[in-house]
Order: sequence, then C-alpha cells, then structure tokens
Amino acid sequence: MFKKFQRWKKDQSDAVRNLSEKKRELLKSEIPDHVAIIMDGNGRWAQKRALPRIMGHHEGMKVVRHITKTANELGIKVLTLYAFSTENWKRPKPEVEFLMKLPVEFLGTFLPELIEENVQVRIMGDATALPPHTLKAVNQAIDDTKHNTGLILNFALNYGSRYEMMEAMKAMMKDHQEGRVKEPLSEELFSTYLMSGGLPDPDLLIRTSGELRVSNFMLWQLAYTEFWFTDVLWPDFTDALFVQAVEDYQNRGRRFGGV
Ligand SMILES: Cc1cc(N2CCCCCC2)n2ncc(-c3ccc(F)cc3)c2n1
Repeated sequence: MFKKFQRWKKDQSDAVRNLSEKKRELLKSEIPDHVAIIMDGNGRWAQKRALPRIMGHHEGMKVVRHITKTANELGIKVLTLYAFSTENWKRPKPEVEFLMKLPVEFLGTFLPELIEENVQVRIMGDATALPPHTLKAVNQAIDDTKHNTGLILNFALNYGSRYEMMEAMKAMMKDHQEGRVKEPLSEELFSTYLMSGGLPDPDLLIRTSGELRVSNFMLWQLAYTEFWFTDVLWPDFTDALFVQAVEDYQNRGRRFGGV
C-alpha cells in the first residue's frame, strides 16, 4: 500500500513538472492574444454521476478559476468564457436561478485573487435581463478591476451573437442616419459597435463535450479563429488540456484566407 502511494505521489510530481515544462515551451512560440471557450458538458457530467445537473455547473465554476490562472500565466491577453446564452433562459426555473447565483459565488470567492493577479473582469451580453443580485456582483467586480492591466476575463453572460449583431447594426445605422458617422461604413467600424468592441477577435476557440457547433457564439468575431474541440466535459477540463489546445494552435499555420 505504501509503495502504491509512493508511486502515485511520484506520478503526480512528474505530471506537475511536465506541465510546467510544457508551459515554458509554449512561451517560446506565439501565444494567442484571445482565447474563447464554450464550456459545455456540465449537465452531462452530473448526469453521468447520477448527480443533479446543478452540481455539474458548480463543478464547472471551479474549473473556470484554474483555466483563468493558466491563461494569465501564459500571457494570454483575453479569455472569453461562454457562461450563459440567451437560449439558456428556457431551462427549468430552478436551474436558471442556480446559474444566476454562480457569478455571485465565483466573484465572492475569487475576486480578491483576481485583483491580486491583475485580472480585469468584463462581461459581454444583455445585462438588463440579469437578476439584481447577479448584476450587482458583476458590476462590483468590473469596477474593482477596471484599472487592472493583466488578463481580460470576459464572461459572455446572457449573450447571443445574432442579438449582438442586430443591436450593433441598428446602432450603426442610427448613427449614420443622424450624421454621427464621419467615415465610410466598414467591417472595422461595425466591429466597434459589437459587445466585444475594443477586444481583438478570438485566435483560438475551444469547445468541450464533443459538440461541433458554435451555438450562436461570436459569429462575426470567429471569422478567422482556429477551432479546437475535445470530448472532455467541462468539469473534467484541465490545465494540461488547455496547454495542449494552445500547443496545437501554435502548430497550425494560420493563413487568414491567404495561401
Ligand atoms: C451563469 C454562469 C454560469 C457559470 N457556470 C460555470 C462554468 C461552466 C458553464 C456554466 C455554468 N459560471 N461560471 C463562472 C461564471 C461567472 C460569470 C460572470 C462573472 F462575472 C463571474 C463568474 C458563471 N456564470
């Protein structure tokens, strides 16, 4: 028994050493400025264990902390996480109420660490529909971290890309019709009206749980993004898998439509 424990302990320390080595290797090549993640598979993770779905969401929230740390360590500039879509309101009321408490719990637990690590919290989505307790916690975090200059942790919260694009188009057309647009209408100008305005487009999109869809997520912004899929469910997603995704990204030759 003791020998088994010794072996397990050595394997653990080898794994940590190998991961640190892999992170050092990554830093010798191009680190993506912006990584976006569709954090899928939380309900299935719970169902596989005969647990309530909300336990999967709660477990998924803990993974957010680890991946944020690793992204910040690697010098990634923006990490966008798809936390709640406009379609998620259709879920059972108790599940939605639980989900709307997760930002409060996450920030209540981790905001001091995020501030310590110079992380800037942002959200992208229609905040008007969020419950008061959720909005209060998010706005507090945005205010407390607005001067931070490290990783931008951008939560897509009550976000839908088609809604975002329609709102941007309406705003740009209104400005244009009322004479506030002093330049030709362009893709660059339109991008400034999106909720992701000011952020670079994602270089790498990660989606967990084996789904091969973008699910109304950043449809405009993903035009030239590298996609990386894994069957692993979000609650089981690890730093090592995140590092693997970035390493695979580095090994792809992006052409932005060129030859
Ligand atoms: C709705 C929701 C769901 C949510 N899940 C955990 C991660 C897996 C995906 C679904 C469930 N997480 N995880 C973190 C947040 C969050 C959002 C905004 C913010 F400012 C701070 C934290 C969150 N929000």
